[in-house]
Amino acid sequence: MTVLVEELSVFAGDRPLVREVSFEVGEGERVGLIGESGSGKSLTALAVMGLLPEELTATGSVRLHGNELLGASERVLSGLRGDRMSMVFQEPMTALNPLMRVGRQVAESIKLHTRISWRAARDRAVELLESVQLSGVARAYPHQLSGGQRQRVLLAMALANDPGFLICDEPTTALDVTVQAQVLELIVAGIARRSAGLLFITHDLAVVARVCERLLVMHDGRIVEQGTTREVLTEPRHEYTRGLLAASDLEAA
Ligand SMILES: Nc1ncnc2c1ncn2[C@@H]1O[C@H](COP(=O)(O)OP(=O)(O)OP(=O)(O)O)[C@@H](O)[C@H]1O
Repeated sequence: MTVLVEELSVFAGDRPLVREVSFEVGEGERVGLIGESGSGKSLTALAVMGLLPEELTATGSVRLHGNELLGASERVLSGLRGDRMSMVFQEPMTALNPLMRVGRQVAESIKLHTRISWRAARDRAVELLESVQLSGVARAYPHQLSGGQRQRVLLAMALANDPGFLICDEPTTALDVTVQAQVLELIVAGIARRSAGLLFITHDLAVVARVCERLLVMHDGRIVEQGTTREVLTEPRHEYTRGLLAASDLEAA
C-alpha cells in the first residue's frame, strides 16, 4: 500500500473541518477526491503532506509506505516532500520563483534530495522538461511561459525525484480546456511511468471521469461515498453524490 489514511480529522480549535476520513491509494492507482467547495478536500491533502497551517491540528493516521507521517518531525517530512511524495497546486505562478529560470528551479528540486553535480542536475532538468513536452524552455523565466507551460514545469518538478505518491489539487482548473487535456495526459503518463499512486482533487466530474479509477466523495468534512469511478458516476448511492451529478453537465457514462 502506498498511502493509508485512517480516521484523519483536522480541527480549527475544537471545530472539526475534516472528520474521520479513511482511504487508501495503492501503487499506480489513480484516486479522485471530489466534493463541493469547502468540503475539506484541500485540508485532507495538506494534512497528508504535513503542510497544514499552524492554527490547524490533525489527528488519526497517515502512513506512506508503512511509515507514520502524522506527528513526524518537520525534518522527516521535508525529507519526504518533493522526494517520496509531492504535490501540484492549482496556481502555478505562486509556486514558481519569478526571478529564477525554470530549468534552474527544476534542477534545484533534484539537488535538494540527491547528491549530484549541478551539471548533472541541469541535464536531468532538461530531460524532465522534455518529458512534459517542454523543449527549449529551461532558460525561460516563469512570466515568459503560458499558464499551461508553467503547470507542466511544476509537474516536472513534482516528478523530478520519482515520487511514489503524487497529489494534484485542482491542477487544471485555471487552464483552458485544450491545454487542460494535455496537462491531464502528462500527469497520467508521468505517474504511470513511475507506478506512483495519485490523489487527484477536483470539483470537475468530467476531469475525474477521465483521470481516475476510483473516487472518494467528500461532503461537510466526511467521505460520504467511495467506489470505482464508474460505480460512483453511474449508480451513485448517496443523496449528496446524486445532487453533485445532477448539478454537473456530465452526461451519464
Ligand atoms: N486555516 C483555516 N482556519 C479555519 N478554517 C479553515 C482554514 N482553512 C480552511 N478552513 C475551512 O475548512 C473547510 C474546508 O476547506 P478546504 O479548503 O479543505 O475545502 P475544499 O473542499 O478544498 O474547497 P475548494 O474546492 O474551494 O478548495 C472550509 O469550510 C474552510 O473555510
